[in-house]
Amino acid sequence: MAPDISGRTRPTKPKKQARGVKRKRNEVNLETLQKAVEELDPKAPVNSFDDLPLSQETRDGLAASHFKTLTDIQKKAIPTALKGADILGAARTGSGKTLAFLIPILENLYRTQCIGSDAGLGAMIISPTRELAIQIFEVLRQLGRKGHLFAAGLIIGGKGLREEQDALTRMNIVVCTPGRILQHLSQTAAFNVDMLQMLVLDEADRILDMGFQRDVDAIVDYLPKDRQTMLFSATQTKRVSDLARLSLRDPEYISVHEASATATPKNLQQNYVITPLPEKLDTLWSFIQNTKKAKIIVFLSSGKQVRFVFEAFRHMQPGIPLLHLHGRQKQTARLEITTKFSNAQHSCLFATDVAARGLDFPAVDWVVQVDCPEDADTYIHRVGRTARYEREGRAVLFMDPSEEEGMLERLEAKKVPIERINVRAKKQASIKNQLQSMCFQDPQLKYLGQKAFASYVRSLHVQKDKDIFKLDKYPLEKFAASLGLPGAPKIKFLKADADEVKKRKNASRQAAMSDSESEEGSDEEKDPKQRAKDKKNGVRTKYDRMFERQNQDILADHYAKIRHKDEGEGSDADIGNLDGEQASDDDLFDVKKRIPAEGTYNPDAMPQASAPEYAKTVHIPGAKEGLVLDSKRREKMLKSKKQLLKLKGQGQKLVFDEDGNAHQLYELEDENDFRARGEAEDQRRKFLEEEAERVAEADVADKALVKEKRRAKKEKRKERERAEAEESDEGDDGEGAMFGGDNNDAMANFLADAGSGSDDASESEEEQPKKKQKKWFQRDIPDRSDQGGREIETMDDLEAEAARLLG
Ligand SMILES: Nc1ncnc2c1ncn2[C@@H]1O[C@H](COP(=O)(O)OP(=O)(O)OP(=O)(O)O)[C@@H](O)[C@H]1O
Repeated sequence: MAPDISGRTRPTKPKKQARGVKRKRNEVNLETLQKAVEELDPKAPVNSFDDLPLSQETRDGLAASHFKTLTDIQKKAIPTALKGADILGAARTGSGKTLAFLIPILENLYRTQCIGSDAGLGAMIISPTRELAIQIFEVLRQLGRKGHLFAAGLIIGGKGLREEQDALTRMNIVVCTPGRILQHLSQTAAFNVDMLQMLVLDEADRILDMGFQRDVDAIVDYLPKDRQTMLFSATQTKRVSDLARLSLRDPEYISVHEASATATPKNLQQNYVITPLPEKLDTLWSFIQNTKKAKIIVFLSSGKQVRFVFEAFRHMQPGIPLLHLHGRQKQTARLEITTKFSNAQHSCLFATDVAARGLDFPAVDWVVQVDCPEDADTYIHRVGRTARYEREGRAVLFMDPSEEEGMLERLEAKKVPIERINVRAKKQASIKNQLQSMCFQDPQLKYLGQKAFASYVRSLHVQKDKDIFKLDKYPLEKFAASLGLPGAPKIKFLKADADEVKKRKNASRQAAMSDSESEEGSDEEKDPKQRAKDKKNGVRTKYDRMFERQNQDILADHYAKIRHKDEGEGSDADIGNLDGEQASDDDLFDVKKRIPAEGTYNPDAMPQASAPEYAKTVHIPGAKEGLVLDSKRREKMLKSKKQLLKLKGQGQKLVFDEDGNAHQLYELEDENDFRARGEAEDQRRKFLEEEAERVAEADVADKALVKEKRRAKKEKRKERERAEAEESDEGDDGEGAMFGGDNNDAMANFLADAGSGSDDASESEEEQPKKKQKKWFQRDIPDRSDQGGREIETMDDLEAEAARLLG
């Protein structure tokens, strides 16, 4: 039995009579509701949800979530959608578009009684990211929790396919990502969409763009043509070709803010600063240092940038909790991070555009765009994470001087009001040196830096809008230095059509955002034979590329292990590239600075390294056995003492005799000498006896020593306690006097005096009353030493006392 939206299961066998009455009442309600919807004038003004013909369950759900009045987009879209029209909805970010499509879904399915597993799937909501799908599902759950009995579910991947399959066949409403739902449409035999009445695309322009094109077209092919389709976004598409693809029927274009002067929320203050690329991180760091009591989202262009900045800043302890979010993280981590950021009061989240659309983090104060967005629409969605539903917010965009003119033109065309501000010189700190020393000390960080650099340059190269992004205008050498790198990794651009690259980028982004990696089974799941076959056929996986990376030594242990495993399986991995992802044959970049495979220093490959194919090899004196290097590398290593030390062996422990001659710790005796001393078995027995005797003697001495130490300690403690008791008897009558004194000075004097009488003059005043209490307890214990008895503290005391009592 599928759980309903509110998480309850439906009653199975209500009493017959009650069921009859209830059904009758429902029928009357449904008829009334249907009539009210038919009579509804979608153009008539509505203000409150009470003005709309809605089921009691939806009204209760809205009231429980404290939604009373409608936002502009809701006022226009809900009545039209209740009447079954197709909709193209456009409204600013944070203006309540989610309810604008969820309420009609609940109501239209309710009126047609598309409820329960027999009714089939009635509505499908597609979102471009998993996070947004989860958020929509959560709003749906809240809205339906007061009595609706629909079965609703979330299909976004990250779970077992089988698990999802079972639930999917019983759902009435599904919230999903394109890749995963397509997988079910093509693989889950029992998943029937013939009864589907409503299709919603949230962030429609994104879903209809190149990255999702193939999936969306395939999904629509499965769905019945006779359905209601609704498209929502803050940056709505009106392209006829897109609408034709979705077979919309006379769609109503509802754009509530089209006539207004700005495309962004009124309460949003937007600024930009001109900061040359090599100073961006300085500016960002200074900004964070001056804005610690705030909730901030920082947008960067790639996951690698995000990782590097997050790791580097984390090491520098900025004094505000840092989080990071990108599409390559595991789903559980992504969920944990978004929840953490939602609940945080002050925090800084570094994110890629995976967080740019739709996410409704509460009370975000600042949106900082460190890397210029690819277009004005992306800008609008990014800044839309703040100033949501009547709240205020601020946004700042960092631009390289070369980007200013082009970007401002684009923003103006989209009605984005933005003003320039400058960073105060005295507030600007430089972190270049710090980053350089961090990268020097931590090769992993340096490696992340190299990857961040390469991915940033790549992102610039593939940008479509060349009026904004002019690759030759960026000071890349200085940028590399600003990341703490000793030099810019040399990158050669291969001839590649930007569109083709973008397509690939989108496809991989989509895989990260949704679930397409599971469509073919992830690389990890593939068996080694299949992997080898793929490689032969030219199919190269992310793991192949990973194994091909240079700088293997500084990869995380985890990757190193995978590499060893793969090599063990006879992979043809070569270790010659700076960054496999950039250097693979079909990729955009080729790395100029290739170190030839022969002679590459790879400690794991040392046995093979001495084979003849390493032509110019040489031994370094004192180096680990088997280490061979090519001549260039040898020269470099010989220059560096530190490098040489690394290669030296660990050394041996030696002992010196009286004449100063060195010996091994254990040396083998001459066999004849050994035999001259008698039979081996006798020698062994004798040795054991002697050792046992020696150990027994040592044991007696040790015990005596311990006993003596214990006795001395006890004596010392008793002496100290006696002295304290005498002193307190002289001073006053104990605790009563201490608290009975009528002024604080008296107490302070008392504590000071007690302190001076203590063994440990450094003891704090707070400790004194405790000591007094301890003393009290001690006085209550009868002192049996007067009676010839002993205080029992140790096992020895106990044994002695027992012996005494037993005579
Ligand atoms: N009628 C309403 N009354 C009060 N608050 C509302 C109402 N409708 C929506 N909200 C609140 O407004 C916020 C933004 O809503 P929502 O996420 O639907 O915006 P959106 O238009 O989809 O934004 P985006 O374009 O960024 O996806 C949410 O926190 C939501 O709870």
